[in-house]
Order: sequence, then C-alpha cells, then structure tokens
Amino acid sequence: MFPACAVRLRALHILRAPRGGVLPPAGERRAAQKLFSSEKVIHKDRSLPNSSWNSDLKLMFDQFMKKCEDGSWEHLPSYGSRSSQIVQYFKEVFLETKLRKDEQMLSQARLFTRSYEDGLGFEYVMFHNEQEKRTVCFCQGGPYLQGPPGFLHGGSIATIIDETASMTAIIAGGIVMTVNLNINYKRPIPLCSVVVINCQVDKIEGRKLFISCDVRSIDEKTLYSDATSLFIKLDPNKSLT
Ligand SMILES: CCCCCCCCCCCC(=O)SCCNC(=O)CCNC(=O)[C@H](O)C(C)(C)COP(=O)(O)OP(=O)(O)OC[C@H]1O[C@@H](n2cnc3c(N)ncnc32)[C@H](O)[C@@H]1OP(=O)(O)O
Repeated sequence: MFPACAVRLRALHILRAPRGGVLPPAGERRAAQKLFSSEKVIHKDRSLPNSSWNSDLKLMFDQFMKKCEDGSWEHLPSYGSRSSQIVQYFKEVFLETKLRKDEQMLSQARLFTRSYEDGLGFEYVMFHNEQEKRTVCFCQGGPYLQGPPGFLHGGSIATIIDETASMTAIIAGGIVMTVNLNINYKRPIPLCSVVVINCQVDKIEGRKLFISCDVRSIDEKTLYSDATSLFIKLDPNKSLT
C-alpha cells in the first residue's frame, strides 16, 4: 500500500522493536541501519540530554535507557524535522502539485515541538514498548510554553500529548493523522516541571486507531490530564487537499 514507506517503516521496526526480544537477522538490521545512517549524520538527535535538562528529566532518561538494555523498551530518537525520505514520500503521495512546488517553504519546515532553542520549549524524550503497544514521553515544558502565570499553556499540553499519541499510532499503523483529540485538564502543570505522558493503543478498527493517554507527575501521584484520540491511516488514493 505504501511501497517506499513500507520499506522505511519496516526498517524503523527492525531498528526499534525486536518482537518478543528476538533480534531480526544481522543482515536485515545492518541494511536498516544503513537506511538511517546518512540522516543521523545530518540531524542532531534532540531527545538526548542537554544542559537545560533538570535532574528529574535526566533521572527518567537514565532509568528508561537501562530498561532498553533487555529490548523490552526502545528509545525513540527525535530530530528537528521529520525524516527526509518520509517527507519526500508524503509529498509525492499526499500533496497536490501546487503545494509540492513550494519547495522553499517546505525546506524551512521544522517539527513544531522541536522548533525552540534548548530549554525554552519542549524538552522531551520518548520510549516505546512494542509488546504493550505503549509509548511514554518524559517532558519538561520550558518558559516559552506559559499559559497561566507559572503554568503550562493548555495548547502546549495538547501538542505534546498529540505528538506522543501520534508516535504511538505511527508505530502501530504507519502514516496517520489525528482526527480527534479530547483532553480533560485536571490540574495545572508547573512550568519547567517534568511530566510523564503514557499513551497506548486501545483498539484498531480498519484505518482507525484509538489511542488513550494520561499525563502525570513522575512520582505518578498527580494526574494532570487524560486524553483519548483517534487517528486515521491515510489513504494514498485520496488527496489531502
Ligand atoms: C513518520 C511519518 C510521518 C508522517 C506524517 C505523520 C503526521 C503526524 C503529525 C502529528 C499529528 C498531527 O498534528 S495531525 C494534524 C492535524 N490533523 C489533521 O489536519 C487531519 C485533518 N483531517 C483530514 O485531512 C482527513 O480527515 C483525513 C485525511 C485524516 C481522513 O480523511 P479520509 O481519508 O477521507 O477519511 P474519512 O473517510 O473521512 O474517515 C475514515 C473513517 O474515520 C471516521 N472519522 C473521520 N473523522 C472522524 C472523527 N473526527 N471522529 C470519528 N470518526 C471519524 C469516518 O467516519 C470514517 O469511518 P468509516 O465510515 O470508515 O467507519
């Protein structure tokens, strides 16, 4: 259905999620790594610790990197823009010619959550558990994300929930878009604190993927928000515009 992309998503799976802890054949893994290697040189992985990370974020990063050692969890790298091969495929299959022509605008595009300087916006790292179809995101929301004084803006909370839920849906279903996101904001989130966003696939029905999430303090005592979302797998035979 998604020829070029299927290869890449398969590569993502090979690199990310050996099912049941069984590694795919070495040759297949090397080929998948090769597919990704040129991009890794160009783009900096923004999900690795930097000097703006507070001790809570570093601690959670270290704890989950340890959990990755037995293969049950996988660290998801994150770059300033989406993979050039996926973007190319997306443009070719889903964008009208007139939009595709605006190459300059598209070449300047950045992933919204990675468009701030270190420490000012979203500092986050995600880990995925293939067996549980679950993604966790540890996020430290910086001072440029303020809504009420001292607290995060609700739109920034929606953004990081959507980004975590969409990663969960992309891993489970390929190229998807959010069609519905319902959030209950239960407690305000202090600026610069670290929260954990836990997303899981509840159900897949044809092209529909139902994802639920909650946002908690890292000691899990405070439930800040919960959310449900619906993603639709894009149909390459339908134009987006
Ligand atoms: C690394 C890779 C990066 C690749 C790119 C990854 C991007 C991820 C980005 C992060 C997330 C985002 O920000 S996404 C950006 C925000 N979202 C959007 O802009 C999406 C706008 N919506 C759309 O363009 C469209 O709805 C589509 C293309 C998503 C789907 O349109 P479609 O293909 O025509 O599908 P359609 O027939 O309408 O719907 C399919 C089925 O879903 C149901 N359905 C549709 N909408 C809803 C809804 N709100 N609530 C309930 N059900 C719904 C329909 O009834 C139907 O059910 P049935 O009759 O079959 O039962």
